[in-house]
Amino acid sequence: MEVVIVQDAEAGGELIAETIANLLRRKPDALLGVATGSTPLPIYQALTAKVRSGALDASGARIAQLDEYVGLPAGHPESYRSVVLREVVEPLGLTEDAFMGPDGAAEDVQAACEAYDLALAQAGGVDLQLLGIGTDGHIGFNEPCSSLASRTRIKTLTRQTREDNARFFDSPDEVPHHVITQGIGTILEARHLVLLATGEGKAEAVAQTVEGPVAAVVPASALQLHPHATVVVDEAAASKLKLAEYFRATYASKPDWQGI
Ligand SMILES: N[C@@H]1[C@@H](O)[C@H](O)[C@@H](COP(=O)(O)O)O[C@@H]1O
Repeated sequence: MEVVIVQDAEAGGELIAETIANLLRRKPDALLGVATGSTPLPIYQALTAKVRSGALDASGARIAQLDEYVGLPAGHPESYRSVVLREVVEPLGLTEDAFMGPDGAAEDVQAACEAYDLALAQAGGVDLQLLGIGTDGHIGFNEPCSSLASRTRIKTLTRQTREDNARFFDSPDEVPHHVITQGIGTILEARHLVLLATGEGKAEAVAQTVEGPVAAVVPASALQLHPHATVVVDEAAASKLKLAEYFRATYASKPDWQGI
């Protein structure tokens, strides 16, 4: 696992956007797994700026969703499908044809989950999966004690996660209790995992993810099992890392061309 400490969220967004841009220059039809929440927005803004300035042609990119609420009415502005279309697909000048996600309104949720895992595999697998992290260490919506081998499936949100996400809804009661999420085993199949965490509220979860044992109670710690995982954190989110100085020195000594 590589840990990169950046000054702030904007610098993290720029670094990861450049990584994605380099991937798309090598592989124009790369499949990008995208996360929702507030944290990745600087990545999408930086990537959009590159496309609009002509520095990047993202017209061949394909976008895959990480997770979804169950039970929101079709077209709800806070369904993750709506969020990804609004924050990623449209700004990059892509159409819905370039987008894939699980069906949160399916009658048979389990079948929809299995269909999504199959669709990801048939699309050639995710090239780069962006991840945020919940305050409880979740990735996607894999709450604590999710199996590290889990596949895409339905999960029940913890009270903490529903409270954390209530800011996106008119009332806390509107936050769904159930979600579909790529499983941890599914996420680990992506070729490169890039987790961005910013702000002091994520410092404890980051410390446990990076320096704690691999444990289902901290789902993000599963990144330690992946051969190419990068954790990008701002100074605030890095504030509880015992090895921060080592991570800084390691990254500073890395040749530019290596990227993340
Ligand atoms: N399912 C999403 C996660 O993918 C995201 O990482 C997390 C953190 O969100 P934020 O970046 O807003 O803190 O929120 C939700 O639970």
